[in-house]
Amino acid sequence: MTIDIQALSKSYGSHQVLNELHFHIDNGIFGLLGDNGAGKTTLMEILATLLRFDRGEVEIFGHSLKKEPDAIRSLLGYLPQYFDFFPNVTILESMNYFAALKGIQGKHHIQEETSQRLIEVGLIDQVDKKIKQLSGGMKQRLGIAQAMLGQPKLLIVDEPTVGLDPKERIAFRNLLQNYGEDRIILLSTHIVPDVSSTCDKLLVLKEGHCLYQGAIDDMIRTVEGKVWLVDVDKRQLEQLSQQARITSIVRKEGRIQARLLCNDPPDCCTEVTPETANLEDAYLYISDPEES
Ligand SMILES: Nc1ncnc2c1ncn2[C@@H]1O[C@H](COP(=O)(O)OP(=O)(O)OP(=O)(O)O)[C@@H](O)[C@H]1O
Repeated sequence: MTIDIQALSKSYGSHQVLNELHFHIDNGIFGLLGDNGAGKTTLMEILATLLRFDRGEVEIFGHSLKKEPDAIRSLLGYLPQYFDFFPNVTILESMNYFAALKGIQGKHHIQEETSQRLIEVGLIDQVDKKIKQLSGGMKQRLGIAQAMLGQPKLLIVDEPTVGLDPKERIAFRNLLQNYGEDRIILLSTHIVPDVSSTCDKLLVLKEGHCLYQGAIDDMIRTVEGKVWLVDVDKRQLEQLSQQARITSIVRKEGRIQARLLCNDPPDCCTEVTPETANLEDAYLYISDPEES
């Protein structure tokens, strides 16, 4: 089970949004990370067979996206970035509606499919609730439940955790992890912790260009030895901002603890400690290496 992408390009008019992308995806959860406007949704819509591309080749589970979109459609589930349901229908009615749209047939089969998916997302006890009564997190869970109908081999989820509170976000990540075995999940986000806690591999996009693809641990290795923690006062912090990239600050009892991303420890501070790099450091570095 693989997805192969060769020289994929897409423009809107004269604006090139995806630029000669090459990548390969195996089983598991694959993150697509990029700032707003990087091209994530465009790429997801192409892979979900909803948007035509200009050049390149895409093969999903051995089917050509250009020549056999219907074969691919029958294997995929999609949760778009902006997704809503009719407000006055219930959870169960919504699921039955999506099951029909997906072509799932037979009363018994539909009942079994919808119940199973609602159990997985923890909404089975709320099937009679109307959509307008649901929280954002519950709607998102229902969104993923409809995408999982028919147990697709490829699940595409676009920015699924935006607007969720921390508890809901963790629940959502766990849900994806449980579903990720024996299939491919493509998760697009600009929230770095969503990727670090859920995915094994990722692709980093910036303005339609691929900046990195591969294992998360290997990406973190690119900034090993470049992350520092310093203890400074306000004046030193100003000085420091000229020398190094400050990635976060914590104020503590009149002092400031700053996390830095730079090749060498800054010479303006005495208390400098090397820090273990994380994906956020690596993402900042890869997105803009000149700044470090
Ligand atoms: N239908 C469209 N017509 C013209 N330009 C578009 C269209 N859709 C997207 N774009 C442009 O393509 C670029 C990539 O947009 P896209 O939505 O794919 O990025 P994204 O990484 O998903 O961003 P976000 O995180 O903000 O959703 C942006 O510059 C956007 O303005």
